[in-house]
Order: sequence, then structure tokens, then C-alpha cells
Amino acid sequence: MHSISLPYSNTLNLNHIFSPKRVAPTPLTVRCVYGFEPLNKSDWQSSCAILTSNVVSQEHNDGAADHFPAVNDHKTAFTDLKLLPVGKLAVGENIKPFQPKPLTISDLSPAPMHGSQLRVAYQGVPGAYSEAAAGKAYPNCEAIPCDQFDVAFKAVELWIADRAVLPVENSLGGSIHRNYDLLLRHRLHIVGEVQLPVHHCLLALPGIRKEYLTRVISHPQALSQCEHTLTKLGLNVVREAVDDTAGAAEFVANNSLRDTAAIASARAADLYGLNVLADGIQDDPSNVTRFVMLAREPIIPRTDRPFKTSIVFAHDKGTSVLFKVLSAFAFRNISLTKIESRPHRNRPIRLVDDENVGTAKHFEYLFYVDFEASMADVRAQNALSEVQEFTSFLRVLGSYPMDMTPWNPSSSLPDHH
Ligand SMILES: O=C(O)C(=O)C[C@]1(C(=O)O)C=C[C@@H](O)C=C1
Repeated sequence: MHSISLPYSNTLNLNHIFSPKRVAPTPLTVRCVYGFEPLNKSDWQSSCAILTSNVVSQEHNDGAADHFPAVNDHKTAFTDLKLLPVGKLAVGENIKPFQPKPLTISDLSPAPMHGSQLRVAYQGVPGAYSEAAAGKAYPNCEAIPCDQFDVAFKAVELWIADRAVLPVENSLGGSIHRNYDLLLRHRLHIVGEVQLPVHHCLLALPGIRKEYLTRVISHPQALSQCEHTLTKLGLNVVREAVDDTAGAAEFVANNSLRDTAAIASARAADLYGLNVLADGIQDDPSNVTRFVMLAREPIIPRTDRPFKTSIVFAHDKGTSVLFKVLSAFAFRNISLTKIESRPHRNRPIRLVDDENVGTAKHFEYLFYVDFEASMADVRAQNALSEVQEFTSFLRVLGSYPMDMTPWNPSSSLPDHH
């Protein structure tokens, strides 16, 4: 039986997340979420109903929200009103049957739906770089920790969060492939990007010296970004991957591990009471991670500032189409900023039979391309109509403003962190 649970009972408060040494909120989790295949319809609908009734009861516990997120993204199979919670909610002394309110025009605006703060889902626990990225993308937002990337996508789809901010690539470690795959599996739109300088520290319990260490734990990306520096520090240690950097720091602290250090941010050291044994241990001082901001609705593309557009495409005849697609951009002087290929999971192998020689087995790919133009720009529109002719599948993941913040790699986190 699939179930979705929300382990915390209150809507998260920003103070809990951003002020040091406060009790950290438990990340949002989805138990037994679908692996590669979606749940069947009835499982999915009952999951939505459980999750939604949780949201409603949280909001009423708070006494803050006086409206119910009665609609959902039409793509999330949540249009059946019979699925809305049938329970009763206590209001003062009276037990009143719960009646969802009709939608008003303000419910349809892209502004936050739940109070004045935008609720932004990220993967990890407080102190993670993703939380800092959420703060950079949406200053003063309410950051909602999620234990997996998939959960952050779902939190937005199910109106628990208004946006998600997720890493897609790092200047040293490369692409975060999982998020490329999830972008395609979910129906969210990229509405922005932020590039966050990532400044890693080696953290251990107070009083622990480097010589005592036998193990260093962190997110795999962080381990790979510090690979050479760890060796240079003379640390002859086992390196172990965990879900996120701040989670590693929390683990060391909660289990009083005297032989283990974590690679994480200085803010994580503060939050979990660890010492900074070494500062700035990333192999390149200009280590940067790029995050995308995701929303249920796309933004309207403009031409009055630099925009980027992200697309994904495939073709029945495989990689032979790639040159033609790329030339559609080259002829129009549109620069590409990123190209990534991923296995085509629906059709991973293409067989080409040759009676004389045998059967060639070609791997099939999906290609993700980011280019520097807005979809409001006629050059981009013409390029994409040409690309459409060469491809069997094409989706625009989003057209959004480029992160143009001045380059300052030494200040790793936004001011309020
Ligand atoms: O573990 C964290 O702190 C994260 O936010 C994740 C993550 C990643 O997925 O790449 C983000 C930025 C850094 O590159 C290292 C790790």
C-alpha cells in the first residue's frame, strides 16, 4: 500500500529554518513513492487525498489560512471532488462540516497561495546549499526541506509549496542527472535560475583534530568537489556519500561521532554545533552550483533582459539528428550554454538489422539543451519550429531570466545566512 506522510504537524516557520541553533524542521518525506513508474490511478488518488487532508489540518491548526487549496494542477489527477477530505474540522467549540471555498480570481494569481510568504521546497535539511539557493532565488521565502528531489517536485504539484529550487549542475562535479530525469517526468516549468558559489568546510565535533578522523561523509557532489583537497590535507579517510551536506553535519552531531567529519557549509556548523576544521576545501575557489526554480505555471517570456530557454528533445533515428538541431541555433547566432544527454528510458535501445552483418544495438538518448534567448524572441521561435521538424519529441522546459548577479565567489551565501 502506498502512502504519503507529512511528519511535521505545523506549517514550517521561517524563523525555525533561518535562525541558528533552533530545532530544525523535519524534511518532507514521501514513503513508498513510485520508483520509475507512476502509481496506479487509485493509489495515486488516495495518496493525494491523504496528503491534502494533512495540508488542510495543518492550516487549520495554525489558524492562519482561511482558504483551502481546493484546486490542484489539472495534470496531477486531482480533479475528483469526492477526494476532498470528508472529515470534520474543529472550529472553537463547534464541530463544523468542512466546506471547501469556491475559487476566487486571487487564487489563480502566481503569487503565494498561503499567506504572504512564498513557500519554496528544496532537497536537504536546514544548512544545505539548496536552502541557501532558495533564499537567494526568493529572499524572505519560507524554505521547506524535503528528503528527496522527487518530494520537492511533488510538493509544488500538490500545492504544498509554491516553488521548488533544485540543483542541476556544478562547475566541478557536473550535472545532477537525477533532476534532469525528474524534469521530464514531472510537469513543472523552469521559471528562473540561480548560481550559488559553494564554499565547503570540513566539520567535526568540538575538540576533534584531523588526526583522529577515519571517515568523511557528505553529499556525493560535495565529496567530488573536494576530492583533491582532502588528499592534500593528508586525510587518509574513507569517503562516504549521504543525502545532503547539512544532513551529514547533523548526523555527525546527533551521533557524537568522534572519528567522522562532514563536508558542509559554515552555516551547517553553526546549526549543528560543529567546529570548522578546514575552510574553503573545494578544489576550485570559484566552485558554483546552478539551481533552477520550478513552478506549476510558466512565466511570460520577455526580451527586455537576458533570458535563457531550456528544451529537451529526442528523435527516432537517434544521434544523427543532433547536428541538424544544433545548426538551427548556430544559423541564428543563438549561443548554447549547456547540452546534456540522458538515456531514453521509454525506448533505451534501437535495433538496426543488417542481413549480412547482424544487428547493431544503438543506445537512445534524450538531449537537454539550454540556449541564450527568450521564447519571446522571434529567432528562438524560428529555431524551435525548425527543431520540431527534425525531432520526434520536443518540450520547452522553460524560458526564464538568466542569473546576472555580479561575480563574487568569496561570498558564498546570501546575507541572511
Ligand atoms: O547537499 C547540499 O547541501 C545540497 O544542497 C545539494 C548539492 C548538490 O546536489 O549538488 C548542492 C550544492 C553543492 O553542489 C553540493 C550539494
